[in-house]
Amino acid sequence: MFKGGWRACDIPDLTGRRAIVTGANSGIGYHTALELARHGASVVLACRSAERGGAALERIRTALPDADVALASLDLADLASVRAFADDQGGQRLDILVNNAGVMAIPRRRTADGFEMQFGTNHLGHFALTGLLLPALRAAPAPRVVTVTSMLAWAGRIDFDDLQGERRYGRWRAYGQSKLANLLFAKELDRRVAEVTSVAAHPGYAATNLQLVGPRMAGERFTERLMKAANGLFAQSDADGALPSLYAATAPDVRGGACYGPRFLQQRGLPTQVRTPPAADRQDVARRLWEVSEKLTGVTY
Ligand SMILES: NC(=O)c1ccc[n+]([C@@H]2O[C@H](COP(=O)([O-])OP(=O)(O)OC[C@H]3O[C@@H](n4cnc5c(N)ncnc54)[C@H](O)[C@@H]3O)[C@@H](O)[C@H]2O)c1
Repeated sequence: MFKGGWRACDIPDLTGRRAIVTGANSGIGYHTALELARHGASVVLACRSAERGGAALERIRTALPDADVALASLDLADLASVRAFADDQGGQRLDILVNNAGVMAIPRRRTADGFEMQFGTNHLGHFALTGLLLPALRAAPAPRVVTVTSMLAWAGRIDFDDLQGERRYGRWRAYGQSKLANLLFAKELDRRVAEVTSVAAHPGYAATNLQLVGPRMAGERFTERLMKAANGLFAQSDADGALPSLYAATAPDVRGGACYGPRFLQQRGLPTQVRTPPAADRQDVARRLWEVSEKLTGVTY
């Protein structure tokens, strides 16, 4: 449950605003894009798969015939694709960027550029994308960047000696590192780029494909079934999981550098803002991660 009564119907009018949502073909990203469009924003669904992205586009167009939505190709696990997307989309003003796409606890894989897949997709891809879209964000009157993190950031550690899991790879370890990197990035972006309000969002536990992809890739049919059952029993819907991202992207009272999320993590007196792990406030680590990310991606800002 997110902030007692706050619901998608509380999103303010977004007419005239332009938004990009990564990984918008499913789960939390789909509902984030749907609700932004429902409230008048012009929304770009930034998706890896043309087929799944096209299906999501059609679903939104069917639900909202007057919506201003478009599909664009983006593979965060390929910096050439990130650059091509930014070249294509960066020419227009951008009010809201939601860095939502992600993979969780998958077997060891590499991105097109040779990075560990979870760190490469969840953090480095979004780091490069945000930097390349910065001129478009700066052209907006009150630009906002939302980066989606997770409870698993609490278990995360940035291992600068083995960022790519070459010496030791653990599926959950790599996910935790990537989600802590998302938080460190969201806070550091807010400190570095004064014109942009950068915040993090934490969905809580929502039933999506996220929990099924890792076991499926590993051929673990039993774990996949178990995850599906747990999703059915314990998780909130993907639409509810999108509420923190939507709040972070649209509420007028968000605070740069803060994280918005489910009630069980909310701070007293700060109804929508949630605690973040102490590791996320290590500015020395955030600075070093930024420098390493610039070096690895070749995107400096
Ligand atoms: N579902 C949860 O309980 C939960 C909890 C905490 C955090 N999150 C975070 O929420 C975000 C959304 O996940 P979800 O739960 O909706 O899962 P999901 O699997 O439905 O959505 C993930 C999206 O990311 C996209 N994606 C994956 N790799 C990509 C790539 N290389 N390039 C472009 N897009 C790519 C997928 O195609 C998909 O659309 C993720 O960042 C995830 O870490 C989810």
